[in-house]
Amino acid sequence: MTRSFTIRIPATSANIGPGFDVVGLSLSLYLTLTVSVKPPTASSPATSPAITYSGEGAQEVPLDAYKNLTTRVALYVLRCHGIAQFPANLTIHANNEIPFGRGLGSSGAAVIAGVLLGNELGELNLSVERMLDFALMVERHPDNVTAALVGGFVGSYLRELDEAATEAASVPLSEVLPEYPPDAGESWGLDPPQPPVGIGHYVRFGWSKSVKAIAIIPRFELSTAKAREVLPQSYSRKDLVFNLQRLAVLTTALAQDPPDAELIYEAMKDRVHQPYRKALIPGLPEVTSNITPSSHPGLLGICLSGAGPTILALATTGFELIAEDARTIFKERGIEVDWKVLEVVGGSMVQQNE
Ligand SMILES: Nc1ncnc2c1ncn2[C@@H]1O[C@H](COP(=O)(O)OP(=O)(O)OP(=O)(O)O)[C@@H](O)[C@H]1O
Ligand SMILES: N[C@@H](CCO)C(=O)O
Repeated sequence: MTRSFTIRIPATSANIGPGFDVVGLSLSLYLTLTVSVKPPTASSPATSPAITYSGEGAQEVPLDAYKNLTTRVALYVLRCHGIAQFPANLTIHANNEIPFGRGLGSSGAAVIAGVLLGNELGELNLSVERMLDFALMVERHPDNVTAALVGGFVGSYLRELDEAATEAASVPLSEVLPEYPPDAGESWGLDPPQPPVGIGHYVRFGWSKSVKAIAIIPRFELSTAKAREVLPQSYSRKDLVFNLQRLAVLTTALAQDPPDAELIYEAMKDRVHQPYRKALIPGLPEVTSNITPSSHPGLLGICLSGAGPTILALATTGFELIAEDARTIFKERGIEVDWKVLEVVGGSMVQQNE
């Protein structure tokens, strides 16, 4: 019998100002995979999956299953469970609403899609915690992947691993996700590195239903890797305390009804990543300091979304004025933007199709 299922992963915004590599928020843009596996017949032996793709990134995403991030992750999960290849007659259609390299968690969504795909194809029945371990072997900060998997406003940390587990978790990505299949008739050789158990831990914070997220999305890509290269290796105690104080307040303040704009606006300020990223995102300091709750009623706070270049504004009303004024500031610097008002949504879903 043909098996068909759909996997849906939300976009995410990481950091929310002071929570660098710690907090994430799942948002209403989706990566959706429609998967079908037909039973093998004598005339249809195991082949590589047929991948089609529409939406954001369609021009650049590889459709070779050994190059595509989602299928590489799925194969990694399968191989860790003794399944050396994809099932025969596998077709995958991906429809993607999450723009690439903009700070809206496109790679985190692709990784979670891969973990869920591997789990379904292998009928592995992995727990959410174990799926997170697999995702963290690939995307090595927990903020986007945790929020994409479990949904909502989420805080997470990585457990300190013992020496052997640290070694297992620091295997180069090329070994976790090889880009080429073994030659015909050959096996994979070495077993893939198994993720240590219990790498990531998380908690879901409350979220006031009245708060929406405006994503102001510049029309250029900034890779997370490049946006991390500009960050320092160490910070002053003053800057560390600045962020910790704000993060502690923010995680509860966003659950209060009605939300307190004055409290939240200050609590979304950051001194750990945004100041260093401003050279990569012309207009960032002006947008975050000129658009305030007093100039823009309804605004609660404004920050860089993930590694950027998207700006995330949290607001209860006044969405258009906030977004259009941000657009004007970017335009003065020669940058065009698109903007969307997004809801905070639940996590990833797998649905079996009839
Ligand atoms: N649906 C997808 N399928 C395959 N590869 C993808 C998919 N989405 C993203 N990628 C890969 O991830 C890259 C973008 O990852 P990157 O971490 O730089 O940005 P991001 O995840 O969009 O932003 P952030 O991590 O700051 O939220 C893309 O260039 C592409 O290689
Ligand atoms: N916390 C990460 C998120 C990027 O996905 C960063 O800001 O670099």
